[in-house]
Amino acid sequence: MTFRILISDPLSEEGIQPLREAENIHVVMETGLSPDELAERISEFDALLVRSQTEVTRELISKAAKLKIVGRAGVGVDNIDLEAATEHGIIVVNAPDGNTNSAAEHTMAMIMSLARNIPQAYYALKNHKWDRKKYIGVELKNKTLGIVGLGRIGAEVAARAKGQRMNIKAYDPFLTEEKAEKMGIGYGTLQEVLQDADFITVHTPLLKETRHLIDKEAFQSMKDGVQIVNCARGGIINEDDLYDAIKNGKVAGAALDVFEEEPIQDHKLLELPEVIATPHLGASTVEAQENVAIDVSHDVASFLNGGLARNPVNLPSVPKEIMNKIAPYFDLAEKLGAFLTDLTKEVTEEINIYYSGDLTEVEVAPLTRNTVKGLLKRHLGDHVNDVNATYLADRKGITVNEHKTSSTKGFTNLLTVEVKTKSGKRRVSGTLLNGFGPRIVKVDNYSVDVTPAGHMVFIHHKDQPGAIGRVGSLLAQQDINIATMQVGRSNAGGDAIMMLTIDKHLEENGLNELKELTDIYHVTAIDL
Ligand SMILES: NC(=O)c1ccc[n+]([C@@H]2O[C@H](COP(=O)([O-])OP(=O)(O)OC[C@H]3O[C@@H](n4cnc5c(N)ncnc54)[C@H](O)[C@@H]3O)[C@@H](O)[C@H]2O)c1
Ligand SMILES: O=C(O)[C@H](O)COP(=O)(O)O
Repeated sequence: MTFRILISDPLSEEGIQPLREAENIHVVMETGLSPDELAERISEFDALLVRSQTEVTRELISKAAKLKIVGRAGVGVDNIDLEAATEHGIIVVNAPDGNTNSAAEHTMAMIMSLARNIPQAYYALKNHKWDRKKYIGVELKNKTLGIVGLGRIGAEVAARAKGQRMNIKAYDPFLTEEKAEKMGIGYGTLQEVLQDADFITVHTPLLKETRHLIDKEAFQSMKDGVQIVNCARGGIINEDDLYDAIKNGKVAGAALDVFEEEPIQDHKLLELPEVIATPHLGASTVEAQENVAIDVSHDVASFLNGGLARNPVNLPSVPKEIMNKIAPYFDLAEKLGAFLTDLTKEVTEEINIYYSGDLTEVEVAPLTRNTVKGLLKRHLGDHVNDVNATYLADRKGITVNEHKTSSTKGFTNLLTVEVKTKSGKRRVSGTLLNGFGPRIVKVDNYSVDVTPAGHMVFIHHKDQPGAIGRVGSLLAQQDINIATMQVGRSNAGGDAIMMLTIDKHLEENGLNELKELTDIYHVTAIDL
């Protein structure tokens, strides 16, 4: 059998040599196809190799009758509909490490170009203007570089900026003060990083949570004259707000490699002399292109020939016999993980997962991976799956321990997830009720009985008359309907909890108003 591979974005010829030489693989390189042309051709192919230009949409996937694998020669998979790929049983692989160095070097080039007005001065000189006064720059030495997102690229930028004698202050949901200290950099909340930095560079993926992370409000909290760099993804910075912040003098300069819509030709930001830009060149070096093409070619060839992929983004690879036994618990495991992430809102240091009852008799590693996936997904995005979840946790320095215990607390099966953070341990337990589906049955030391789905509010309060009523009234004022409510307490007049399921998401201002109510200690909105 011969597998047909379509390469629809320009990839390094050297990097794809292994594919060209493979006996049972036929490579077709056709770059620049329109979405319609691609949709017309896609049903011929077993594999599709792309960079960031090709949009692998749900519609395209629905036409890809033979497609088994999509290879992304790079990091960001925001141009691929992962959900649709998974639904269609198509594995998506990427090449997460191959362009890290290039992207970090490009970021440094942008920071230095910004500081010294190099593109503007070059442009003026090309237009016969010898203007030394206008292009006076600033030094990087002793300036603070704020890094938002300290993953592979963020960390490499930090290492390089230290070489420029810059002070680094970083924020990442997985960064602790201890880790930052070990790396020789400063640690801060997002707010602190934004407030203290002279230069700010973003290195997060583009997720629901990071879209417009840097917006009008964020700009307001920055130093006057701050300079901003985005070599990660268009959309992390709100472009309209950036435009206004430059116009009103808050932001002195911006260096952009990426845009909300790409490609661009005319863009209002490009009309501003304070903005320098490149057309998504972060990964465009000979070395990076060869690296990512080699990595993705390896995975595609291996997978098509029945082997393993090293960098799966969405693969649910569980043997069928095990799958049949544990599949019913997958959703519960992931939801318990997600529930705890919302509940703790702190850097996770350790995860303990306790299996009891029926669960002690089955292979639970896939459940552990699903739980960890639920815990990490909120911050790392949809590329976390049950295959790479524990690997990613390990890379973030999070210890994951599995325990099988005989303590069932009266349930035929019980899954308890415990998260250790700097302020202590939080835990949540769930069970699968025969015929009724998953239930959360315990949060910390309080017994509850809630279906883990939809919008929830977890309230820790003082057990006093009126506390429950006040919460109910306030939600009613906000037109939020309470679907279910569970209450629990340690002792009369002591600590108590309310666990509500509500019909819509509780917005930030509603959350803040609840926190202000008498006898309320903590309020957390949870969306599963
Ligand atoms: N311009 C280019 O050509 C180019 C090249 C390579 C990568 N990229 C992009 O750069 C970005 C980073 O890539 P990477 O390889 O370092 O990814 P990574 O997964 O190693 O790092 C991303 C980091 O962002 C952190 N993060 C997630 N949500 C956050 C939030 N709300 N606030 C702060 N931090 C948050 C994560 O914890 C993680 O540590 C991606 O968007 C990628 O697509 C762009
Ligand atoms: O996410 C990435 O890897 C970069 O944005 C690179 O994209 P490119 O492959 O289109 O250069």
